[in-house]
Amino acid sequence: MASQTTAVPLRAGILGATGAVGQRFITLLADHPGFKVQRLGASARSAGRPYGEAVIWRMTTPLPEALAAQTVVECRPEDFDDCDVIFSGLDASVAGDIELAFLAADHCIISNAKNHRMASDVPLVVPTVNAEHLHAIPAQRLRRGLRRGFLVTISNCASVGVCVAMKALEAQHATLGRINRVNVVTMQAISGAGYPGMSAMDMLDNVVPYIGGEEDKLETEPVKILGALSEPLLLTDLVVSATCNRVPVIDGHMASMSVGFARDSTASQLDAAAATKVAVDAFTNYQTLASTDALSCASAPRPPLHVLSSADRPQPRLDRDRGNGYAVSIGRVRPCPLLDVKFTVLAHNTILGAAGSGVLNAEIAQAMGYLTRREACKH
Ligand SMILES: NC(=O)C1=CN([C@@H]2O[C@H](COP(=O)(O)OP(=O)(O)OC[C@H]3O[C@@H](n4cnc5c(N)ncnc54)[C@H](OP(=O)(O)O)[C@@H]3O)[C@@H](O)[C@H]2O)C=CC1
Ligand SMILES: N[C@@H](CC(=O)OP(=O)(O)O)C(=O)O
Repeated sequence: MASQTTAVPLRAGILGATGAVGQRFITLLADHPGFKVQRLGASARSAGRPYGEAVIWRMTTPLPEALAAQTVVECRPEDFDDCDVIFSGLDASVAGDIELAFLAADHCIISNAKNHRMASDVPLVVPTVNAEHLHAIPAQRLRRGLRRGFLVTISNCASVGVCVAMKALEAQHATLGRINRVNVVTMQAISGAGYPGMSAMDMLDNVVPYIGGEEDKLETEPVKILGALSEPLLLTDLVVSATCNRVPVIDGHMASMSVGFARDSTASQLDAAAATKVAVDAFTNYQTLASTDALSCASAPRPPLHVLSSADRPQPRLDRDRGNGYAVSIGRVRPCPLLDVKFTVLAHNTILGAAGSGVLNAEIAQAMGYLTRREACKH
């Protein structure tokens, strides 16, 4: 496998560059050794204006000067012909059609939007969970008549931490049994709703027990992410019950999870304390392809999962930036009287939950040989 860092960085286009996810892409790519921001796309409202004027910059690091001066373009494939990879942070109301137009023009697209996540030939990849699903790219190219392009999607931001935890437990399935039931209650940050998102009057001194469409995604996406790679991508027998809440936190989605293992497995032989100990070991020892030296991905978190022993952790403000926002934190691992084991998980929703997964997926796709310079692909 090739190293992801090339002498000449790959040129990146960002669709939805003015949004919460688009801004995060810009910060993550600012000093990236393997990618350079080439083109910034947004709606007709922003197009034609310098990015620094079109955007309401909400990142805590300064907007790079060269990008502030760059003119925003509309999201048309022909305006991105000099880009090797396209990162999409488009609003879901327009992402579906725009991304298909880019795919038809043989672009390599990595999307945060929900529109194509469940299509059978589209990999839905949490890079620290199921990077091997990127090997579905050749079948997708064949099916869609693409030469170098592909469409890869990133999961819902609340699903990432949940999936990392489940994948770690699955690594111990010979002892614990297969996960077959999960109850998850999320506490999701305000930035998940984009900028400006919900009003301060709605969010301060409050918790909102509803996020439109979120519970459906949390109940379906992990089933695909944890499924086996095949054509089409196979689903597992997992059942997830989700309840989603919006809480007054800026960044960092937290989730309380209870997990049950298949009754006919060896897990039923373990008492609750023993199963909990195996779960802690599984979390502590979790390794992922992206974090191995074999791929040498610049953004891969090492370790990908932090197990916190303090009784009051993880907390969004204190723990969301672990691994530069690419690592997941888990704490309060304990027996569950209803299912088997319960715990609390935290992931940064706009880094591992969105733009960061986009960047890391691109690094992995490049290391696997699926993402190359546009002119390097001989037709
Ligand atoms: N925020 C998060 O934590 C996560 C978000 N996502 C997903 O990522 C995507 C972006 O989310 P987020 O950044 O929060 O959203 P924002 O609302 O903050 O940004 C949306 C972006 O889409 C652009 N846009 C809107 N309409 C058009 C159009 N007709 N043509 C071209 N561009 C358009 C906007 O440009 P303009 O400024 O010109 O209007 C803006 O750049 C969404 O699909 C979201 O569901 C996924 C995971 C997590
Ligand atoms: N709905 C998520 C963010 C998001 O946009 O997710 P998705 O891309 O799955 O629609 C949140 O509010 O936190």
